[in-house]
Amino acid sequence: MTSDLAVCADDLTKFYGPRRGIDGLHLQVHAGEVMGFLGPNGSGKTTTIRMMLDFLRPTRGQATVLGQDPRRDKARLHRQIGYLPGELSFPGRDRAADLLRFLGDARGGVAWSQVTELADRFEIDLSQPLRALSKGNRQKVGLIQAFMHRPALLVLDEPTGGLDPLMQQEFLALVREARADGQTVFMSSHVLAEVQEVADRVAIVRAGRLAAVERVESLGKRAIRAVEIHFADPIDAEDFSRLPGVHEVTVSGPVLRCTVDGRLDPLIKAAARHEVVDLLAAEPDLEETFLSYYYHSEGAGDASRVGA
Ligand SMILES: Nc1ncnc2c1ncn2[C@@H]1O[C@H](COP(=O)(O)OP(=O)(O)OP(=O)(O)O)[C@@H](O)[C@H]1O
Repeated sequence: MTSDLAVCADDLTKFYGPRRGIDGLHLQVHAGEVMGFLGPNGSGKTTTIRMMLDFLRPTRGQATVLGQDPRRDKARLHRQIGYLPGELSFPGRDRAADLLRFLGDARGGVAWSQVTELADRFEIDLSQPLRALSKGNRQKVGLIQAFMHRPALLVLDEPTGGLDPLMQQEFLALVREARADGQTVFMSSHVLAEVQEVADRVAIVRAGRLAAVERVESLGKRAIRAVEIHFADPIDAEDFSRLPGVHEVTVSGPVLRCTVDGRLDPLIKAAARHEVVDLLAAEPDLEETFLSYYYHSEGAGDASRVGA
């Protein structure tokens, strides 16, 4: 563990009896980066996060967070972290403001102006009783308490749940500012689009295993794109259906339609054996690429897909 790592998961594993939560997770989050932790429901994101904070003990392996073992001085570590749980449950204090004052005092060093500034940005009235808050407003209070002490590390489990699009943008702006201030952000989500806007890298988990770690921009390079080629004469689908990375080939007369996963080169070389009239290649669809990590090559941990 070196000091430029905010989080280091080493073979981090949790089984709930025979049920797999997360299995053999090796993951490093660099200090100062925004990492999106993506995966479908039940893929192990919350389990991982709860072990990072020592709310759950690993079956095997360990996590090092801000250079510390979370099992050691948990209270000290938690003061350096802003944590938004996936399921928010507030203790029975009266108003949102009371809860935030209580948490601010417990952590120390929280300027009340910082709280009110966040409340203004999220357009929430903190004098409301906690029990009367809507889901979105509860989420805002959760986000305010995570950000208010400007922690070195923000660990956010599904941070945009319940927020309307305008507030989601406000949240993303806060994440950008946090990174500009040198804070590290680790945020889970099952939606690529929101993470893609702010993350430096994404880690994708599926069925309790790490499927890929990618820089957001290289996700684009591997992306799936739709291609349409118009030839001068009718062509045979057989000439194209077995090319590497080429899928969903359909031919109608002289027009070929397919999707290409990764490099276009094999398709272009095969097409060049015929007279090409026109070629249309759609912009890579990151969402589709992301879903392919979810649903393709089931089974193994897909070590071949694990990148930097
Ligand atoms: N307390 C528990 N007891 C038994 N199984 C559990 C428990 N908590 C989680 N699991 C199982 O572990 C797996 C991973 O769950 P986890 O909540 O970590 O996933 P997740 O990616 O956070 O999902 P979501 O997006 O739905 O919150 C799931 O199969 C889940 O059913």
